[in-house]
Amino acid sequence: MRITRAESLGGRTCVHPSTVLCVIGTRPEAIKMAPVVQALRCRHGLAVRLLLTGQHRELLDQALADFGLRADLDLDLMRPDQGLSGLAARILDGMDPLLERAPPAMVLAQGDTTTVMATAIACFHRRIPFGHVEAGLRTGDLRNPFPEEFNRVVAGRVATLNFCPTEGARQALLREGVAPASIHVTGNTVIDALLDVARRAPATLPGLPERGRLVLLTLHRRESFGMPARRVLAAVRRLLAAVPDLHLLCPVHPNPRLRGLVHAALGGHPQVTLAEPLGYAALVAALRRCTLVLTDSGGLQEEAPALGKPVLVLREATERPEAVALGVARLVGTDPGRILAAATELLTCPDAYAAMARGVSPYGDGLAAERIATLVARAVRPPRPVAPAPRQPPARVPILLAEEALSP
Ligand SMILES: CC(=O)N[C@@H]1[C@@H](OP(=O)(O)OP(=O)(O)OC[C@H]2O[C@@H](n3ccc(=O)[nH]c3=O)[C@H](O)[C@@H]2O)O[C@H](CO)[C@@H](O)[C@@H]1O
Repeated sequence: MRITRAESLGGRTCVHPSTVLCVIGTRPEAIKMAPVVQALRCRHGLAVRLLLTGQHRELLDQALADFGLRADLDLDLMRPDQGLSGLAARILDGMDPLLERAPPAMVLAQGDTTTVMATAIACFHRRIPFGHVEAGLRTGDLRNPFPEEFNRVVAGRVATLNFCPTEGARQALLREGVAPASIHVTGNTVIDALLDVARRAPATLPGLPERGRLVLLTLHRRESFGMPARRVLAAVRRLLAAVPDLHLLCPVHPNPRLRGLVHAALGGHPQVTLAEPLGYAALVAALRRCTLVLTDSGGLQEEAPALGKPVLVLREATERPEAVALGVARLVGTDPGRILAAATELLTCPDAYAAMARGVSPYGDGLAAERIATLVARAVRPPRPVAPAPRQPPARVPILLAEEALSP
């Protein structure tokens, strides 16, 4: 265990009664939890602690640095070739003594990783309120995506507060019998992170052609390992041959099961830049610069539409149907013919492109973290009963005009 700032979450006797413990294990959790941690830290009277499981080490550290977040405690649990059960067991084992010694008023975790599932169970065992950020995403197939669908079902069942990004996610929880009072539609905190970072993202990216069309490709999901990734990469090579002025940027995920495949298929290609994983500001700059996104990532399905970039989703199912329904994302799977046809259409037909590049986001307005912080503060510090006020003449309620609300 790496102790980074505090010696523990607090001794049994001195723990702050309004401590909120935020738990993070991977890069996307750091990106999506950063706005929540920042919003909670601005609330008076809350003590906010950050606990890392270290499920994915390198990418997690990079993302934390991007948002200036420092952990209070780091379980540092990543092992080479780690299995899901071993990881879950280590998280439960590592977290339980912390929760026993200094029970926080609430624990928050984001998304659908093993970190989230194990954190929810650890809280359940210790009867500590658990809040789930990005609750209610479902494909409806417990084994796809694996293991994430299972992880989020567990988290949603245990949570006393479920923060849903969309109304569709709320409905999914209601269908599963989750208590309606626990569910709140807040938007997705990734839009908060994106808008914040877009303001300070670099305008250009070194090493890329300054002009011309750019495709951003990311691949990292377990479902993509092996043949699906080979098929995607074959489609990409055909696309580059069909559109000679096209350049491709692919930040290569460190997982060796994908890295070798990507380098074998695209390494040395004159139209391709293979990069190390990008810091978040560079990733946002790449998103702004690109024409089209090809990805199996969850987060990029949310970010790209918000910046007006069409996304072709390299998966057979998505838990984010809203962007597909709005027509700003398309589910193309991993069939090379389908990927090639969809990408070529977008790159050769301006009307088809304009129909997808609308710059509308079904995932939020950038205020999700503020809403979550308000709900958490209310749950952790319930409002004190107010003594009846002395009788006074009725006050005039000021009317806020729309222009006033919108003015800076
Ligand atoms: C099944 C599923 O969909 N599960 C998701 C999974 O996350 P994911 O699929 O979105 O994971 P990645 O693709 O690894 O990360 C994406 C983030 O990383 C940024 N990025 C990317 C490349 C790069 O070079 N530099 C970067 O900065 C990128 O912009 C984006 O924000 O877990 C999350 C947490 O629980 C869940 O929320 C989420 O449902």
